[in-house]
Amino acid sequence: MPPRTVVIGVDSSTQSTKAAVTDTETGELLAVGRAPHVVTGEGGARETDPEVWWRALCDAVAAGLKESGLSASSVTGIAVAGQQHGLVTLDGTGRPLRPALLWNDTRSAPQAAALVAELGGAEAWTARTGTVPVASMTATKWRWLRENDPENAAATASVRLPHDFLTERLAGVAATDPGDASGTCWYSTATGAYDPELLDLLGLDVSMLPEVAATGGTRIGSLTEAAAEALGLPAGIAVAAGTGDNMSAAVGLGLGGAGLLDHPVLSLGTSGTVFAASRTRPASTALSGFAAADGTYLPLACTLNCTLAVDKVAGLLGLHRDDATPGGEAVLLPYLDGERTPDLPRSSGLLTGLRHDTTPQQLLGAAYEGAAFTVLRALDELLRACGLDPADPEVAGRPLRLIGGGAQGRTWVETVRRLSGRPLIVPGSGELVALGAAALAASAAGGGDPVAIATRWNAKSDTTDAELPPVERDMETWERVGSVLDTAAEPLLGG
Ligand SMILES: Nc1ncnc2c1ncn2[C@@H]1O[C@H](COP(=O)(O)OP(=O)(O)O)[C@@H](O)[C@H]1O
Ligand SMILES: O=C(CO)[C@@H](O)[C@H](O)COP(=O)(O)O
Repeated sequence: MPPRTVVIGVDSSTQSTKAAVTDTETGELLAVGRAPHVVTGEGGARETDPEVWWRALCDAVAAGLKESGLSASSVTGIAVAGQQHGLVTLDGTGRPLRPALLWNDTRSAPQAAALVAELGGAEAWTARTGTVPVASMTATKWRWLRENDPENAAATASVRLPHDFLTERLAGVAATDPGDASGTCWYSTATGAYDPELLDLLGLDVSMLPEVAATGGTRIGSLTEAAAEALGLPAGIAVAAGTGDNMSAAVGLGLGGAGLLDHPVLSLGTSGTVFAASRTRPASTALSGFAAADGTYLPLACTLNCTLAVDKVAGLLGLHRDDATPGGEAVLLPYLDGERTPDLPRSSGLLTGLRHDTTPQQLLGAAYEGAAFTVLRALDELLRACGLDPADPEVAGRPLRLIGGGAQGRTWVETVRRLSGRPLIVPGSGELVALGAAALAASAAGGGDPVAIATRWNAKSDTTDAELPPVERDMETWERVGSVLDTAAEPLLGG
């Protein structure tokens, strides 16, 4: 038998880094090393020092390798999938000038509105980039930095996304991929390249940006001596371009571009996201028309308040996260970070329907319902924007794949099941972002299409997906939460 070879797929997300040591032949996750991140900021600010991500990557890789019991010489490649949109600004030596502004930092909402107006409206952005700028998008953060931290903006030699900052540390090459590039709002999904007029509008020179590799699985270079020493891996192994975390999860699920929204995915992490791989370029102002890691498409909608917001409510109530019951009359919109979908960047949390007999368990259940409702309504809007009727029994009957940390939680699964009335699939692998990154690394190391590699791995996997048949949809709760959101959006949530 030839010696076992492995690749390392890294998920560098908002709250932590996970490094999955993955068997190249079978896709088995032999070990997952983890290291936490620190997010700072008050009000709308959310920042992390990119050096924190780098140290976490080194720690997570070392922990994963140790747990696997394998020698470093069995590793043939590495790829990083990162939280999308963050603005990393570097000096001429590649050092971060300041902490990165994260995807859930809402301070750039005024800059987003100004950019939409300057280009002539939302449709103009959709036609060019596929996506209308909201406070999450990198372009709005760069504009914010120029207006609010002009010294650091002027000193910026290069601009990176979180994943391509880390990839550059690994390989010494400035590269990104179509998927994560499409979340900047200065890359065009129509042309597959940076949009020179948008770069002018934003005051960015193309020399400040990484090259866009053909796909996230492209081998963009080799692990440098310095990175090899920091990670305890052999120098010279393949480094893939990597991608954004949602794009990577699509790869890990083996979802190549299909029909629009054929295979919807719902991710429950710090963000709640809904997306699907597609061969058709989405063009609607009601969704983010991102590219997938291979330059096909990944229509997506994202909420800012999901697992972290619900855990916060559990903490305030002194409850374990699974000590929840349905909310009854209580409605809790847990928009603790402002909200992106719907676009209410200045909103805060809202509680209504409180009675003498409301229990703490119901309040926690109401927080789950508010967060799940928000992301499920975003799914309905995504379907509509793609020309599909969410009420059509065939569309409503398509199973929803549930991933992210929250998919491991009983109450999350039950709440999504009850409020959606859809069949659910909870994949056996709990680390789909890292698995997708491992498939990108395997492609960079040995060739082959990353989606085909992940599909082959999933077919061989001895973990089984949980398939949950639909339950009757809880329309009463759905309508109660919807009506609070619709009537409160303007006056109370501060849209
Ligand atoms: N067993 C569980 N039950 C419910 N929630 C969970 C469970 N395990 C993890 N989580 C939630 O998952 C979140 C982390 O998920 P993850 O997808 O890794 O987030 P991110 O990608 O944003 O860093 C945490 O906020 C935590 O609340
Ligand atoms: O902004 C988006 C998608 O557009 C988020 O989904 C980020 O990519 C962060 O993801 P998590 O840390 O929640 O996984």
